[in-house]
Amino acid sequence: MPIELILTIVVAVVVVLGLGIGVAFLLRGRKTKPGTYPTTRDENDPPAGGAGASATEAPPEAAPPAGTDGVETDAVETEVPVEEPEVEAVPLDVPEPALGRLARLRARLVKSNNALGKGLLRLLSQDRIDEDVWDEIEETLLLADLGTDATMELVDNLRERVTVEGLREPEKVRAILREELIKLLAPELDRSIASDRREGRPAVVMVVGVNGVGKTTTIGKMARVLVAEDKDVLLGAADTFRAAAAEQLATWGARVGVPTVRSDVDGADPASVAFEAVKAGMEQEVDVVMVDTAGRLQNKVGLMDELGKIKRVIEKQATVDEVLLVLDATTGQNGLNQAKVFAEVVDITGIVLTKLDGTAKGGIVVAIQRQLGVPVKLVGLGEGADDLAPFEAGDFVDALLD
Ligand SMILES: Nc1nc2c(ncn2[C@@H]2O[C@H](COP(=O)(O)OP(=O)(O)OP(=O)(O)O)[C@@H](O)[C@H]2O)c(=O)[nH]1
Repeated sequence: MPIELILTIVVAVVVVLGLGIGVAFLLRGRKTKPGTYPTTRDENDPPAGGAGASATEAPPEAAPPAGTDGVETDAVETEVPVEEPEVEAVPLDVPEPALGRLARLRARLVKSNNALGKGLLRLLSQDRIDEDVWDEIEETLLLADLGTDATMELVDNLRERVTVEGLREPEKVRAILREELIKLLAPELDRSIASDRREGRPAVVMVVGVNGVGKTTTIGKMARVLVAEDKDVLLGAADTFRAAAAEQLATWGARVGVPTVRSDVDGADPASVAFEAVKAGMEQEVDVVMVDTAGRLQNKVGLMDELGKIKRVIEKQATVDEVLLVLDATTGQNGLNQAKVFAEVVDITGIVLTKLDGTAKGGIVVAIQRQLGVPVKLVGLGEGADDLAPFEAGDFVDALLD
């Protein structure tokens, strides 16, 4: 064979091989996904990805409670990559520190709760406070969702003080009302949020609540507060019912340089995502891991099983230091009912009351604290990134009375 022919054949073989490898590489895509790990799905878990939106929206009916065992055995591959903030993206936000925020956001409360504070001041400042006036005071408090017990207590205390001290000067009226309202808000309660490493591991905060109350938004806002306090934060997107929720959470995190552990698989096992998030937080030695969860009250048993399981699974490696229940202040009695259901499932350590800017029923703070016996720790006062404030009884009452 002539040498030219041999050379031509060799060159042709090399070109064909090269092309083949190139095409195979392009078509291969992501075969082994980053962060892939095996996990077990309980019977009550939503179906794993590919089952379609409706299947992931509704949890199956009353399944037997999930056991702690068996969680990690069965092999369903769930992808949980840690989404690192984009390095070359827009510059990171510099969030506002949280201290004194409630006072700064006072205008929002004043606007919506004018009727409560101003109404009470007006009624108590009348020359003669007869039974009709007391009835009106009672009605004002009930309308503000203070709850029957707290309303009765406040009216009794005010009646007593009016009799003993007399209420003439407007300054005195205001001072007495302020004192009595603050008393109702139990100012002595510890409203701090676990956000410091302890025993060589991050603080773990689980955030629960029904859908739409503002859980994801609240975690996003909290991440900003913590970053402003120089904390290392990691988020876990265990709300796997709604694909957009993980995206939303990751976006909040990325704005302040906080990574999010999430699954690309719709309906992935939330407990597994939570587990992976806490694991990543431990490995990365962050200060606090915040875990977002889904809340579908339509199926109480499913919800209980899921939340209970998430907590148990996390606790295989670290204690859950804080369980924050997010409630929408505009839902009144409905919010109280939700609170009861959640409190049956997990030990709530604090309440975040969102959308207080949109309701005239600021009394709900009192009603909820009393019912659950846990403090309102944070309040949401708007949709803005820094519209979340640590709750402080004095500032809150001042806002109502201004
Ligand atoms: N006005 C006002 N809106 C708020 C506040 N907190 C949250 N929101 C809005 O409430 C809506 C729902 O918030 P999300 O954070 O998506 O609620 P979620 O509980 O995570 O909902 P799911 O992911 O469906 O479970 C969003 O439009 C938020 O901007 C608040 O304090 N004030």
